[in-house]
Formats: sequence, structure tokens, C-alpha cells
Amino acid sequence: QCPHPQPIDQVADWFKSEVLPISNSAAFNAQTLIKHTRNASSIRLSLRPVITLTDDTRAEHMDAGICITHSSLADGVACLPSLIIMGVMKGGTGELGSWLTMHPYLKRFNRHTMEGVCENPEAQFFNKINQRGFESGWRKYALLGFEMDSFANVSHVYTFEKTPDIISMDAARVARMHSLLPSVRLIASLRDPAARAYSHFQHNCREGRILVGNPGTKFADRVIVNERRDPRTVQRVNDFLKAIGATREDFSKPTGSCTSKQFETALLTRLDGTRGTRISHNESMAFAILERGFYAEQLDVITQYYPRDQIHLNLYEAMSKDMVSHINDIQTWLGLPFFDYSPLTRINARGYTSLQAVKSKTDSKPYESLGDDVYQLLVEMYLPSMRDLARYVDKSLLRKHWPIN
Ligand SMILES: Nc1ncnc2c1ncn2[C@@H]1O[C@H](COP(=O)(O)OS(=O)(=O)O)[C@@H](OP(=O)(O)O)[C@H]1O
Repeated sequence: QCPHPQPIDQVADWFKSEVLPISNSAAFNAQTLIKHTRNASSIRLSLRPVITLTDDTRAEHMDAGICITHSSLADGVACLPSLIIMGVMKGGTGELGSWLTMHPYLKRFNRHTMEGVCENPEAQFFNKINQRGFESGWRKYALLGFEMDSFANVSHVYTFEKTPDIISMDAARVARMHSLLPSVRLIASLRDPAARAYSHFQHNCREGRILVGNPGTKFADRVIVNERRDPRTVQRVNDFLKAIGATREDFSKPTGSCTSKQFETALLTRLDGTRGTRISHNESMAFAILERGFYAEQLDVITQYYPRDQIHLNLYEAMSKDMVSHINDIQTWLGLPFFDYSPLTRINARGYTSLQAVKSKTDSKPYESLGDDVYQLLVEMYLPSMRDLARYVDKSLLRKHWPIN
């Protein structure tokens, strides 16, 4: 396991739980127990079960915050996550994850690299796994990613992970996650979908997933969004190349960041090679980026399984203006002992608040601003969904930060 950045001097007595060892997991149902022992959530359990895993232990016996032991852990213990940062991609989830990692009572999903360096990668479990993989994989997810620093920490440390793809999972995947973690708390940081889409486009550009036509050729003003994590894209990109009579060799990766104009081209280019004047989400070359921005529809799937009071929604724009008070709201919502982040903060060269000694994505050079015309095209497409989000987020907050009237 990786050591915690902020060890606790003295654990708050009111927060401590008693450990409940369970050796016969098949005869035990954690989900029933949690209902009776949680005070606020799967965080701060009065009795914290530590289950010895056997071949009979199934996902349905588990729940958020439950700890497990197994021969593969020697005398160690791992605890299932009580909290997941579920999205949205490019909503400041990395920053949120860094801040929560500093909380002395929280421990983040971690892994050692081959060189023995400790990392906090995204778990990427529930979004990737199918039913067969889930049945064998949930143990690995728990045992490898959430091992505790010491057995003594079971009384007061809770684990969490960040996987921004979770908010856009289909119902089957959400159902699978729910079967293992019905009490888990979910956090989403929602960003103006138009700005989110552009940030996602720039992200893909840095990752080599945006291809532009080679200069001096008839494809010079063409742009391909090659979102390789989306299996539907491969076929669509091939169809597009065929429609315009090009091959992959006619395209290359840009050397720096992409331009707003290139984004506009990707948005307006239809997969049949023609160019529209308005954005049609399904037909757009950028469809895989665009579909991440329909938050109300995504939350409709999540809330089929998770009650609204297990979900914390904040707006990225509000959060980035006042990181400290946002993180304090989250601490309160989780029912954690208060941790004062103020002494750990710094204001970076671009005016963003981040953590000392932790690299922030806002430390890097900004990309070209999004042109007003492109922004308006995106807003026009997203407006009905943005308005619909008022079913989940206070309308006046949405109006204050997003272009909704
Ligand atoms: N402290 C702070 N304040 C304001 N904004 C911040 C902060 N930290 C990160 N960011 C911005 O968040 C964007 C990255 O979001 P994610 O970390 O969710 O990206 S990812 O999904 O994990 O790839 C990314 O946005 P863009 O720069 O627009 O791409 C970051 O700059």
C-alpha cells in the first residue's frame, strides 16, 4: 500500500468504529448490516465489518466501506470505497481527487508501478468490466487498490476512488456497481458542457487522438476525432475516410495544442464528410466528445439505482472560484471530522487555487480560447439538456454559472 500524505496525530473519538470480524461471509449480508450501522453514510460506521474472503463470498454480500482480508494480503486488510468521484471528465476531478487525498481520514485507490513508485490512477473498473469480468474482478479491484496502511486504520479511515467515466455508464454497468456498493457516495463536478467539450477536445489533441489533414494536401482543413476509448469510433472514422476518399496517412497529429477553428471543423463535420451550419450531435465527427455533456440524461440512469441523497453535485465553475469552501461542503456532506485545507493552498500563476507540493493541471500553459461563435453553436445544441438539469441542480445556481435563462 502507499503511505498516507497526512497521517493523523489523534483520531477523533466520536468518529471511531468498532471492528466486527466476520469469518463466514456466506452467512452474512453486509448490506443489511450497513443499513443499521451507518450514521451518515458508508462513512463513519459504528460497527465496521472485516470479512475473511472465501470462495463463497459474492459481490452481493459486500457494500461500500466494508473491509476484507484474504491470504493474498498477508496480514493486511483492504476496504471497499465509501466514495467515488464519478465525473464529469474535464470537470476538475483530478484536482478534487488531490484535495480529498490530503484528508487524513480518506485513502485513495492506489497502485505501485513496476519501479515501486506509488500512484493514484483512476480505478476504471466499473466502466470497463462486463458481467463475467465483474464476478472475478471485484476482488482484485478491492484487494489491490484499497489496501489499508495498517489494520488499526480500519477504525477511522475510509477509501475512495475517481473514475470520471462512471457518470456516463449504461444501466447494466451502474447496476453492477450497485450490486457491490449500494451505499457508496457519489460526487460529480458538472462543467458547462460547451466548455467541457472544448477541454475534452484539447485533451484528445494532447493525447494524439485528434488528427488533422496534412498541410498542402486537399485534406488540409479536415479534422478527425479518433476517440479510441469509444469502440464505435473506429468504424465511424473508417466510414468517414472512405466518404472523403482519404486514408489515415493523409492525416497527422498536431504538434502543439489544437485551435478553436479545428474544434469548430470537427463539430460541424458530419460523418458522411459534409459540413453543416449547426451541430447535430449524432452526426458530428465529435459525437463521442459531445455525448459526454448530456448530464441530465446520465443522472437519470444513475438515479435509477442510487438515491439522490447519496449523490453530491457541484458546478465546476463555482468550485474553481472557491475550492476551499467546496471541499468543506464535501467534508460536511460526508460527515468527516473537519480538516483545515487553508494552510495547504497556493494560488498559481494563472490565478487558480490549488495545493502546495501537488501538481495541478492549471499549472500548464492554457490552450487557445474557444471562439464565441463556436461556443454559441454548442450552447444551442446543449440548451434543452442544460435546462433539464434543473431537476437535479438548483436553477439559480445554474443560471449564475451557465448560459441558461
Ligand atoms: N484548481 C483548479 N481550478 C480550476 N480548474 C481546475 C483546477 N484544477 C484543474 N482544473 C481544470 O480542470 C480540467 C481537468 O479536469 P479533470 O481533472 O476532471 O480532467 S480528467 O477528466 O481527469 O482528464 C482542466 O481544464 P482545462 O484546462 O480547461 O482543460 C483543468 O485546468
